[in-house]
Amino acid sequence: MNLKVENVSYRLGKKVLLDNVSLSLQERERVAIIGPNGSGKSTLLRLICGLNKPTQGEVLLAGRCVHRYPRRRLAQSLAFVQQKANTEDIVRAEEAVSLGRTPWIKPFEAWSEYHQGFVEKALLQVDMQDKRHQYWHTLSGGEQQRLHIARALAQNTPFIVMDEPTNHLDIKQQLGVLSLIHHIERTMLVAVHDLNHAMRFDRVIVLKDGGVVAQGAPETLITEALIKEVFEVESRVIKSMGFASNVQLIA
Ligand SMILES: Nc1ncnc2c1ncn2[C@@H]1O[C@H](COP(=O)(O)OP(=O)(O)OP(=O)(O)O)[C@@H](O)[C@H]1O
Repeated sequence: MNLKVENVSYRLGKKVLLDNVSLSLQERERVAIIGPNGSGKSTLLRLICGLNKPTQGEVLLAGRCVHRYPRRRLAQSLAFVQQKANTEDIVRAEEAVSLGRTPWIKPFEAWSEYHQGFVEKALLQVDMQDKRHQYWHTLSGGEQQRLHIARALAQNTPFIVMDEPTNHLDIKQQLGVLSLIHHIERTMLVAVHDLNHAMRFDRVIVLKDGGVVAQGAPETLITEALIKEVFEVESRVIKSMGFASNVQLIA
């Protein structure tokens, strides 16, 4: 499922949050969005997912404006793992993941093995089967984050958008989520903070002050000069044969 963002601006009062942003994603492409705090990453992802409407420009998913999709059809097309997602705390872990099936359940259709199959697979993918009966509010931040990802996987959409999915995760779980992203055959747009994580995507888009300032393959795009210009820090990018380059920040 391809995505086109065409000349999108988003203003709140006099404040310009996004300024004439254009980008596109090909089917099954995995793209990372990077940029300093407040550069507009979350704002852009919310517009792409149809949660806010651009002041100007259009977001086209498979050629159709996201705001013209019926809600159910949109939820069958894209899943969004939000940075600050809320989940009612009276549910158990497994039920939270089951909610991902909502757009696919027809009126009066009973829950079935078919839907349960997606939930089982998603719980397995984020390694949370053993906590399936635990109440949401008793889970750690990292466990909740993994379940948000599992819910998006259970939704089984061709396009997945994630806003800093490795937030709250320990190193092992961060690597697990990165590996998951690389093994899911979907179109993926993911906001990331860690430049070493960005190195593992097909393409990287750089946002600064609400505008796209650069984009390209991570190996050529993420240079010491770009990091200095965009993040205002000194760094060392170490290239190694056969592996993604490694970014070291210099204090
Ligand atoms: N509802 C709002 N009202 C006013 N300003 C807002 C609102 N939402 C976002 N902003 C501002 O818009 C800018 C972009 O915010 P956004 O959350 O998109 O940045 P971000 O790149 O995702 O940042 P971070 O890396 O910190 O998550 C910030 O300056 C923020 O303060």
